[in-house]
Amino acid sequence: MSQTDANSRADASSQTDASSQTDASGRADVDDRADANSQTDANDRADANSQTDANDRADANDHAEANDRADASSRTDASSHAGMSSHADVSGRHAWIDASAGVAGDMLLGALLDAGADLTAVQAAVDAVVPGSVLITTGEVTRAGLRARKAHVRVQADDPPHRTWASIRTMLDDAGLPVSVRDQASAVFARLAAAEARVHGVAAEDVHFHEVGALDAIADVVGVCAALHDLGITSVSASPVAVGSGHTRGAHGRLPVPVPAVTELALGWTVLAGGPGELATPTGMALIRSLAATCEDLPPTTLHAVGVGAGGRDRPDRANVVRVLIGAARATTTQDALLLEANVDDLDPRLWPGVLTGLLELGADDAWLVPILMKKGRPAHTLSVLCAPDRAPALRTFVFEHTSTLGVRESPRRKTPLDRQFVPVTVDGVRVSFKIGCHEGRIVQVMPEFEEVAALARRLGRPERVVLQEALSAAAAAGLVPGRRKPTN
Ligand SMILES: O=C([S-])c1cc(C(=O)S)c[n+]([C@@H]2O[C@H](COP(=O)(O)O)[C@@H](O)[C@H]2O)c1
Ligand code: NI
Repeated sequence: MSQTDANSRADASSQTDASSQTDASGRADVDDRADANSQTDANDRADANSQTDANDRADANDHAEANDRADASSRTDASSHAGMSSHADVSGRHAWIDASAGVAGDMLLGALLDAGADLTAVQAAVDAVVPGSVLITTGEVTRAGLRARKAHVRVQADDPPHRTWASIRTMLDDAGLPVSVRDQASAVFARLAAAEARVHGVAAEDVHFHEVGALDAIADVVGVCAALHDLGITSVSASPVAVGSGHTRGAHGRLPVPVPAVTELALGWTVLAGGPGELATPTGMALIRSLAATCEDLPPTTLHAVGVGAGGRDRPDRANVVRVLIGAARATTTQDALLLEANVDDLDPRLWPGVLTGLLELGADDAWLVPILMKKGRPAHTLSVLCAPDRAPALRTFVFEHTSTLGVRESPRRKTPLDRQFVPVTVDGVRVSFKIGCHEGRIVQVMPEFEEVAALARRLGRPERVVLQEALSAAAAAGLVPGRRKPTN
């Protein structure tokens, strides 16, 4: 959701006026709201569908700009695979996110759309999850004199329900999204839910995403993941994040900035205040933490594209933008990793599948069980979790909370992930995502996402084994063959 005040968050159903401290979602409203109102760019007000809400209109008077080129998104369903477009078959690329002025979900979405992600594909992905509920449009604005793209996320539903993390996960699972988009979006929400759970002292499954806030957040998160997919981004890193300072006011009363959910999400990342106000929102921080593998300055790269996404507020002293710099895919590198392990002999076996799924959703690179024979001849399991070092604290906590172990041991490891990318191939008229692994510029692995093959087999009423073979043949016919050069732009 937006980093800005309730004005840009308030949906069409909001009855609150500009002085209200809480919007229709019951969510927070920053203290420097009044300042934001007077400075919000008129472009926030304009969109091609005349869906401007009253708040956005109220502060437009002095700031109208001729250069608003808002482009309405179409609601066309791009394909049977939501969120895919012709950009998807480009070779892997690395995206570096500059969050040195802060980050919010809609800012990152604006930056990716500005870098060339297809708005129709993004809208199709969001529609697949929450049909007819959110309309995304964009328009050009200026922030401290810099041109930027503002993503407007307009909630259309009159009476959206409260949603738990579990219900959002089910919606993502059922949406027919490309597997990478579904998995990334799910991982972002898992992180958000885990952070809110820790802040409020409740179980992650009990965290509620409130009404409008949930729809906004779904659109931001799914939109960002679909945009990355559309741009062919295969790896992400990000700068240190400016989180802001001061206080904000909302559903939890007066909260210190950075707000508690942001501090929870930021654990293990480099942050700085960077200026007054709520510069990083929970959704923005969760996106950075789930998508970006490393906190770093811009890595050496040949730049392909740059996108600038606007926040709602325009401050004269600091451009309120997120930038995304897209460059060539990274060469294969060896990375630090940790292996967390525990031997468990007394967990109800029906709980294990949920444990493994939960660990993966929380950011583990892999999680598995090995049957062992323990002391006193007891049949048991070793739970192994491979992860990036910064994910270890949350994963350790998850293991303690979801299994019966009394301890977790860990050992440092090194791992070499292949440079990978997703390439769509048409099989029986349906696009299936293939995961392609490349080494030293050549394809070494070609495999369709099995769940998509299984779905196609169900749809065609044919055995999975046959459709899998057909999919591999289609990939080979499309030139995706081990030994060939990796796909290029
Ligand atoms: O609604 C809840 S539970 C909530 C919790 C917190 C905590 O830090 S805890 C913060 N907020 C505020 O909501 C808005 C919207 O955030 P998005 O990430 O959805 O954009 C923001 O001002 C948060 O500080 C809400
Ligand atoms: Ni909260």
